[in-house]
Amino acid sequence: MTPSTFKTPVTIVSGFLGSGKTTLLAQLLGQTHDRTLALIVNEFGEVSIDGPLLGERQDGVELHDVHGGLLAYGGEGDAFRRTLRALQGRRHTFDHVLIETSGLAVPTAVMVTLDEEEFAGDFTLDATLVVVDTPLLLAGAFRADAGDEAARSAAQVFDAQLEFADVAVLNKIDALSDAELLQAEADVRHRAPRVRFLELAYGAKLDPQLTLGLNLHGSRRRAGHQSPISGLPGELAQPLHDHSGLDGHSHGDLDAHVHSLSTHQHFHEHDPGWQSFRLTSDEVQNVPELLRTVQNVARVFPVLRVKGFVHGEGGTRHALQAVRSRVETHPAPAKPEAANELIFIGYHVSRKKVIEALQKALPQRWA
Ligand SMILES: Nc1nc2c(ncn2[C@@H]2O[C@H](COP(=O)(O)OP(=O)(O)OP(=O)(O)O)[C@@H](O)[C@H]2O)c(=O)[nH]1
Repeated sequence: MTPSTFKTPVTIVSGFLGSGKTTLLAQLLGQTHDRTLALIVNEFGEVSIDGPLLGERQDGVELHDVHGGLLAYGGEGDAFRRTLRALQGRRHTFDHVLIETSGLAVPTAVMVTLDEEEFAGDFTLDATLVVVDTPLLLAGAFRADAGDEAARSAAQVFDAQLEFADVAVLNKIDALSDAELLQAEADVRHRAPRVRFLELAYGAKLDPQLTLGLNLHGSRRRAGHQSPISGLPGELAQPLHDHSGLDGHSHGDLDAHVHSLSTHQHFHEHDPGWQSFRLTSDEVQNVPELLRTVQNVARVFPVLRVKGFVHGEGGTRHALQAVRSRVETHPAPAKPEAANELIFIGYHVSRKKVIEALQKALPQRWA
């Protein structure tokens, strides 16, 4: 293949808030020293937390942050186009582009952009992955008939992400039984019969062989007006993992994903109920106390995701992560000059009320 005809493959990694996209990518980057990757990370919050979380492995990876919104049609999408243009100019310096979309984004805007005349000659969609928080799926967290508005909206985003994915990655599965995995698989298949493969991410790990270079769209890409979404899949119609206990991860029905562009745009219109805000504090935190408080906040308010970095006692620094009321911390590199910062993402969540709850429970001031 000559350089002039070679198209750089692009893999899109989508998945609902906190499903594990960044964790899986960090693991993947650690296993792919044989190739150079360009990574575009899009976050819903106003500042990037995922960039620093991914930042530890920088050799052979260049990281581009497109934060502050969703990769969308126009609007913030222009920041994405600018990034893609910058990469296009020197695309022979890397082998593969990975795009992590925000947990509230549907990947179609990226897919359509890649198919625009400006980019279609240089990039080819390799595959679209959707990462699934399997325990939450099993707990019914993405049921469209759920009681509250936040859950219904989450279900809508989740279903739209599944609908446009080639590969569904069942994540957070280490503690699950085979019966639970089968149940999760059945649920995904039922919701998204056109997802072609299910991949099981044990230990929050993706296998690079089963993730990059799948070429599910490139060989069948058609010129002109056609979106990659309507492209027929490639030849790889078999399970990505051989899990004999889980019978058959492939789909016999290889019909096209056929949707009109207006449908994609409609799906992508952002539900304004989803909001994020950033709180900071200048004081050293009592980390266990902060964890308990964040957990209570996530129980009492419609907060579905919290992430950030905080300073603990003894000069320690921690990455704090909450997915609903499941909160954890990991050690983070020291950065004495940085403020404590937490990004809260929720559905019609009141910044004022969250601050009041923190003030009530903690001696440290957050604003
Ligand atoms: N137990 C367990 N936790 C996991 C696994 N994968 C991710 N997590 C945790 O889930 C939380 C969210 O992980 P992220 O990788 O930041 O999720 P994300 O999808 O990138 O989140 P957003 O970008 O905010 O949507 C973190 O606390 C991770 O440590 C897993 O396989 N098992």
